[in-house]
Amino acid sequence: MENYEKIQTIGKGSFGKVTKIRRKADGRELVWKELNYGSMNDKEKSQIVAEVNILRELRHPCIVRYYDRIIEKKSTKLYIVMEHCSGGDLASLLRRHRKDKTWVEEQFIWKVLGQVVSALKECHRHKENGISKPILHRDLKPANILLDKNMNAKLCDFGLATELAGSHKLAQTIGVGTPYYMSPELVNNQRYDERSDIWSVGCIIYEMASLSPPFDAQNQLALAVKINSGKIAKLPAQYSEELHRSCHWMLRREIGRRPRVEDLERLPNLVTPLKDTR
Ligand SMILES: CNC(=O)c1c(C)[nH]c(/C=C2\C(=O)Nc3ccc(Cl)cc32)c1C
Repeated sequence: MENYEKIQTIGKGSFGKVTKIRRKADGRELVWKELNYGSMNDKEKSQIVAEVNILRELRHPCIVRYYDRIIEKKSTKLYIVMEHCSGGDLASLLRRHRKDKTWVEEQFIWKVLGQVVSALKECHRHKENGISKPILHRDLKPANILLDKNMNAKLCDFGLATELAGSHKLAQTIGVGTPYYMSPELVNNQRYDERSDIWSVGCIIYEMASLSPPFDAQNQLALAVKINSGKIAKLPAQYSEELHRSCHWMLRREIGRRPRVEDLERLPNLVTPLKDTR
């Protein structure tokens, strides 16, 4: 703790309490996510260990960088030190657009899609010592996409991420809050794979264009019915046919008809991600 000084709390949410800090050695602004493991059961503790191990393995310009972890036994707190993203999260940006009644520029939507796809390729095609070790995020949503000072997108909060041993896994109920971005196979407790993350990206792109998620309901049961219905309203008319087709491709109900990261990388409008300058 003595290597850092607290600046201010900047976020509280599914990812826990996030505080902006300064590293004393070089004055660099970072953040730490604070978690109290004192009241956690063994499953929750092992999930946090998995999250930190996944974050330490993933090194990519479109994934928030992990720097350090501090365990404070006396307060049973874990602090995960990571990159500061001064642009905040995509959920806040979409809230501002809804409030101001302004559309998100199509060019920005393609930029975010390109960077999220690039980050997901790092996860889905992750290798350790040359051996394929796919990592699924499983909780992709606007609040888990951060923006740096140049409005570049960075995936964060791998709190529900899992290493997909073998090719499929049976779903289990995960996460808290309304699962707007959950794929049909996860909703129906069926076999899922990395294309469940692709479904969530489709929901995020849809919401960037429509300023509301593709499936909305007052409760989880009604939401599950809508997610299973496969009915998706068109994007607002000002967006291109290409964006519309790409979004609907990611939102195909049948997991086998959805694109994988390599298919999306070939979309003509995807820009190449930023170089890692950190
Ligand atoms: C109102 N809060 C913000 O604008 C905000 C800013 C400027 N940064 C953040 C959050 C993070 C941030 O800046 N870096 C992070 C690394 C991991 C996680 Cl889980 C979250 C963050 C937030 C929520």
